[in-house]
Amino acid sequence: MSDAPVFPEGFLWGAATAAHQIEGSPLADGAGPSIWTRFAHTPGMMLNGDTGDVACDHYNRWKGDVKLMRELGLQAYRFSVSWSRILPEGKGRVNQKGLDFYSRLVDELLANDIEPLLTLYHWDLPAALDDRGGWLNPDIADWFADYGRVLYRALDGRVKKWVTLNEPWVVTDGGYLHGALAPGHRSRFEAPIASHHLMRAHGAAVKAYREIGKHEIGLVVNIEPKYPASDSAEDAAAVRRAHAYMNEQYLHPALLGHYPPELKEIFGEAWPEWPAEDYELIKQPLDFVGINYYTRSVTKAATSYPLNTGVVKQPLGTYTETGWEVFPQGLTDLLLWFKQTYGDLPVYITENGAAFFDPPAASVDENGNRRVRDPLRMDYLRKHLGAIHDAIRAGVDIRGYMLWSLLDNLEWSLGYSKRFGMVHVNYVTQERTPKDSARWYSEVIRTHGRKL
Ligand SMILES: CO[C@H](O)c1c[n+]2c([nH]1)[C@H](O)[C@@H](O)[C@H](O)[C@H]2CO
Repeated sequence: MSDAPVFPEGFLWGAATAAHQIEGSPLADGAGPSIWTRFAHTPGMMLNGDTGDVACDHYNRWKGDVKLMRELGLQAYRFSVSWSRILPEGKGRVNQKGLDFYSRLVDELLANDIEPLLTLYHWDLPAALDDRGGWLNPDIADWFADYGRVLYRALDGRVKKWVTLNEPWVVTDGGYLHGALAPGHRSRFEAPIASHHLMRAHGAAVKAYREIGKHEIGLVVNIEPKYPASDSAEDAAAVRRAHAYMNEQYLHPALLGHYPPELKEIFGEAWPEWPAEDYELIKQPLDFVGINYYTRSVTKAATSYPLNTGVVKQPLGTYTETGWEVFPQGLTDLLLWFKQTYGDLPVYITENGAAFFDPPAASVDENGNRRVRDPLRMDYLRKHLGAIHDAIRAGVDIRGYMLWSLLDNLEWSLGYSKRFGMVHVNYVTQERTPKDSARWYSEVIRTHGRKL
């Protein structure tokens, strides 16, 4: 019998992007500014002063990008909607031209046999809502549910897989605790409040979907296995804190209805007590969970804010351009932990990929074709698909894989310095060039994973 991997019937092969990272034209056709429009135009916030004003110009080039997806054989495409294109003030008046953009995109995807997976929120909060406190205002649960209703009514049926939030951990840790991401706050008191309001908003949006939608909705989290740097009790405790803070802080309330106890230990006086009805709102039944996986952390006790943990670099490890260790086994371990902790809820790998150095422009091969060789990315992807297959064989119900990312794009405050795309973007000419990894991935899809 061939030992080629066998992926389940119906396993969905796709790729992922996010609105602010690829679209450009953030204020076109009546759209309102987001916190990322403001953050990028605040001096010192973005590497090289890069902004999302043009990005991959996907707002204008969307039809050609869908054609490219079709040529690559993608079966699904995970993208996010810019809230402030739909509701320029974040709530109230709907901007029909913004809605029309996504409606056309969805129709074009369906016309090319590509299933849309729509993320309501991928970090680009309307600036008008940030002016009202944003994720620190408890009313945002209602604002977010109302935004979801507009999209559910317009697109449900054509969109059959919905995601409420992309990575509440990054929104909070980056935007409210450490300040590296929009809206750039640095407060141990604000972070738990933003986290809790994000999860209340998630629950309210799922509840609203059950009144309107007829298909599936889930939550996307970034989780990362934590391995102790030594067998000391201090490092074991550090792993427990780091694991609770990143991996359980959002999945526990969403799926179990409570926070892990370590969070009170981590935040101390800054950890609020929340009313019981909040947990009922947050713990809405989900149809799936999306897991974004990139790397692991070998964790030790250290003096750090607020976890008192540190990450130990592995001398024999391989690292990506973003400084993340390549560790496929971590994905298998994580998926087995998820099944053991939360049961048999269907899982999609909604992001997995790596930034390695790619040139600013494609080269031209002996046949006169543009080419971008990216063997390190191919190796990363091959190994992680193997890790996913191992988890499937161990009984984890994994339904699909969305490669991060379809296109090189704006890597948030790192600007255009990091390239995650399987398709190269020349930011001067906006030319798209499928990298070798894209050609390889097409074959993986064509053979349903047998040709890893
Ligand atoms: C900290 O790693 C996270 O899991 C993570 C990595 N990534 C993400 N989350 C975001 O969802 C994407 O928008 C990023 O472009 C992508 C690459 O950095």
